[in-house]
Amino acid sequence: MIPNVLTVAGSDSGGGAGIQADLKTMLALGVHGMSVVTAVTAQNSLGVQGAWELPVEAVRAQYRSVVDDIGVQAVKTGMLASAELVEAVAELLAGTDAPAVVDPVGVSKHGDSLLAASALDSVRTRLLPVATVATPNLDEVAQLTGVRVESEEELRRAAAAVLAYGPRWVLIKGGHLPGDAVDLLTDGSEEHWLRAPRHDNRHTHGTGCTLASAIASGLAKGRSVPEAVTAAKQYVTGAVAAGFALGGGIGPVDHGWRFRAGA
Ligand SMILES: Nc1ncnc2c1ncn2[C@@H]1O[C@H](COP(=O)(O)OP(=O)(O)O)[C@@H](O)[C@H]1O
Ligand SMILES: Cc1ncc(COP(=O)(O)O)c(N)n1
Repeated sequence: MIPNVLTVAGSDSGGGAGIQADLKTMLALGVHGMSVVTAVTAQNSLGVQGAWELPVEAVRAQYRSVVDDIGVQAVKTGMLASAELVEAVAELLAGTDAPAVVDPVGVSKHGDSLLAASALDSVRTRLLPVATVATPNLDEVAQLTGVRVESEEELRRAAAAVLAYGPRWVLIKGGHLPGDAVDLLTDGSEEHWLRAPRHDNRHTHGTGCTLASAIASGLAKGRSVPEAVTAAKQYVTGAVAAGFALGGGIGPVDHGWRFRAGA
């Protein structure tokens, strides 16, 4: 049986991040991908030119359509735009018997805001507590907890600050630090350091979405959180290495790198 994975996220018209990255990742990793669109962005390699959120009833209806008939073995969340959508999605996740990977998307690579400042408190108190794994990057850690990470050793402090909000596991992504691309996965008792060589490639649009969807795909296949995160890190590292130029700015990671490598 092919496991079903649902992404609840925003659309990226440029195809590199958001729903589009999530569904490509799911195809590449052999699961059936499904989507609940929360917002539509007009976006390309240069930035986000516009964003429109969907009404909360439209988000709830999409979710119910998928979960009530088809069923899900894992859910991933990305751009949720507003406090109202964050709270509605948190409530839907709480009523779903499947692991949830929460990527608390705050700001795009170009610095465009994808989450209202007024939604941060709902992310802390409603969304993070229902996450099986939360995957903030360093900017999101700073926004949510006030902890600023400038070195690998400080990843531990960041992880503790996010875990205090109640996710079972946290993966702090150190992709924005200099040196190796090091992430820290912990549940407060076990620690797993995931280290990969930094690829000197500016075409990294979609890294966070791709990693979170790959984790959800692994969980849907029945892997443990550390196994799913380890496999997801290998997949995103290959996708960054194969990232390619598109448009005049930051191109996407290559979701199909394993097909192209013939592996
Ligand atoms: N240049 C790079 N080379 C290799 N891995 C990278 C690079 N940039 C980011 N990563 C990895 O990609 C994943 C996503 O991290 P990050 O870019 O920090 O997230 P986000 O897209 O949410 O900002 C992490 O596993 C990170 O270590
Ligand atoms: C609709 C949407 N969702 C998420 C991101 C973040 O992208 P990244 O994975 O590069 O942090 C984005 N740029 N657009």
